[in-house]
Amino acid sequence: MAPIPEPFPPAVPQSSPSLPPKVPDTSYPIEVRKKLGIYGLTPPNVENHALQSQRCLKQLASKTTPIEKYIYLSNLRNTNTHLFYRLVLENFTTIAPLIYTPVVGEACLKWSEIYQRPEGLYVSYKDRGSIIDVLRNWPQPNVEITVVTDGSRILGLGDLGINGMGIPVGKLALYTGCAGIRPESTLPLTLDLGTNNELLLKDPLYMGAKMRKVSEKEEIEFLDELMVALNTVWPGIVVQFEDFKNPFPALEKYQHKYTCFNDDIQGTGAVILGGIINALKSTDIPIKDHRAVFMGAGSAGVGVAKQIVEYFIKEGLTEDEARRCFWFVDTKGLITNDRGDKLAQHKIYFSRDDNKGQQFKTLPEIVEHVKPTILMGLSTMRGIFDKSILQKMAKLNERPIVFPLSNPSSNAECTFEEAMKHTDGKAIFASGSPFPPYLHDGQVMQPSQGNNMYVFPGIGLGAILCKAVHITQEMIYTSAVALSTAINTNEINAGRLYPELDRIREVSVIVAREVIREAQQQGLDREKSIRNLSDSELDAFIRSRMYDPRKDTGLHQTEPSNTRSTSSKIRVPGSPSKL
Ligand SMILES: NC(=O)C1=CN([C@@H]2O[C@H](COP(=O)(O)OP(=O)(O)OC[C@H]3O[C@@H](n4cnc5c(N)ncnc54)[C@H](O)[C@@H]3O)[C@@H](O)[C@H]2O)C=CC1
Ligand SMILES: CC(=O)C(=O)O
Ligand SMILES: [Mg+2]
Repeated sequence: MAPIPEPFPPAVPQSSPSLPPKVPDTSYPIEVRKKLGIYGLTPPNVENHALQSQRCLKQLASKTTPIEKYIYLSNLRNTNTHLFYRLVLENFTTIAPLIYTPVVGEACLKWSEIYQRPEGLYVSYKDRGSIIDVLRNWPQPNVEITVVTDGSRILGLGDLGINGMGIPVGKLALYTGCAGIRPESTLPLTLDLGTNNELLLKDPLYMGAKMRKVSEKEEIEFLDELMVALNTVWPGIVVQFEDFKNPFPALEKYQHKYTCFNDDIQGTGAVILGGIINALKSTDIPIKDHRAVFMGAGSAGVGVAKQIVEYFIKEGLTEDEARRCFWFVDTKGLITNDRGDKLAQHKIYFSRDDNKGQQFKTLPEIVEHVKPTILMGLSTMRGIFDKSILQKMAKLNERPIVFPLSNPSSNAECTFEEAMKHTDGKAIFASGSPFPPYLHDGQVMQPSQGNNMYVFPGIGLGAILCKAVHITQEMIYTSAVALSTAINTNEINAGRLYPELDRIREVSVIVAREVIREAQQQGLDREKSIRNLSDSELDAFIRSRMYDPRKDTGLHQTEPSNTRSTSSKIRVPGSPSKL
């Protein structure tokens, strides 16, 4: 008989330090169970993965509400990580909305009610001066990537304080699901810097500090310490900033100093540019004649428009011509130079000077004035693209481009059904959260989902694998172009703007490859050994570094590693395991 292997527990309990190290798994052979000392702790049968998944799907189906499904999946992730990720990979389209938008929105709203375990690391304002000590309490030694939020703008749901933890948890689950970053290399991180949400401040169950949000200056001083501490404990860690109410100062300050990016500004910008490149191909309008109305002038809106400006410039427009293709709307109406209020810094670039003293307050007025070809929603305003606006878009355009991108679904500017109904099926559509297909004129119309999940996993994976010094604007732009090329003919013929979600791992390989190439071009790659690989060799390298829960059953020992370790830590799939 072959020697009994040294098994590794199936789920590295990345967010549950208290879990016993030996998790009974019904797929473990009898000898392994005996060796682990868990024989008898599971029912006797040795099951294959298909059977395990079948049971999970049955249990999932038995939960009647989305939040119950979320809690079920969260428990599974924490008790049998490999099984959870197998389920995610094999049923991505069904499961992504349950662990990410829209259901993660509900989970964040109820976080302090549904709380069962930490899920990630919480660092509080009172920890300043000793943030590093809190980070050192994290039980996983080889963290390569973190998603960090202060909870101040969670999706379109506003300031949720530490209840925002669902977002880092959900985004990092997608890093593993979509890009194969090992679960134990990820750190969900939530900063408790206070909250201005009155309901939470009064809620006895709220688990964050009952204090108002600290000032911008105090926040940035806190972040300064955090960034140093993160890079001391895990040198070169990739940091993704997520759902900060005002994310601009941190991005400006850290992007040339650390390996970091802001997903809402840059990831969203890239994913929407990728979709717009494909959408523009479906209209016969020359780029210079496009007019885009952006409902919502926050981090996402401005991030998206800036990426598109860059594309328009590369397509031959001057910067001024490109910038003038955009009209931004905020709570006060069309953003103009002479509106009479002091514009936030990030709004100035796109403010209009050609309104001849006229101020336009409402969307119908603005649509009438601009006659847009493109309508973008990043406003959090459910239903603001109403019947009359959509009808107007259809009247103005053969193929109106309508992107209601606010999350979760309950905040979408319009639904897919509304867009199809009121434009008579003409709209070129992408939404931030998923919508079901719609039967229009006997034809099943497929919505596209313009969500940053198409790029952030590949950006992070690329940055980790080439050990990027920084994540530059060029790398972000490249990820958008890479995404636009990842779509195949069948998907284009089906009217999609993005690849089907069940191909997300392939997409992440393409995005990661191009991000690595750009880093190499800019001399920002520290991993020189992959410089001379051809594209196909690089793709093979990337794939070989992706955690695959279908092959990795936990019954192997991961190699020890230290800093920037994905490459050394991940077992090459197909290589002999210790089993
Ligand atoms: N599809 C995707 O991948 C992404 C979607 N988003 C979504 O975009 C939305 C906005 O996110 P951020 O820009 O980061 O938030 P933000 O808070 O920075 O900006 C929101 C903007 O909407 C405007 N706004 C709010 N109410 C309005 C009203 N009644 N009329 C006109 N404008 C109004 C505000 O003035 C502000 O300019 C959120 O719902 C978020 O979930 C954000 C990132 C990625
Ligand atoms: C998707 C995302 O990042 C957001 O809605 O904020
Ligand atoms: Mg976000």
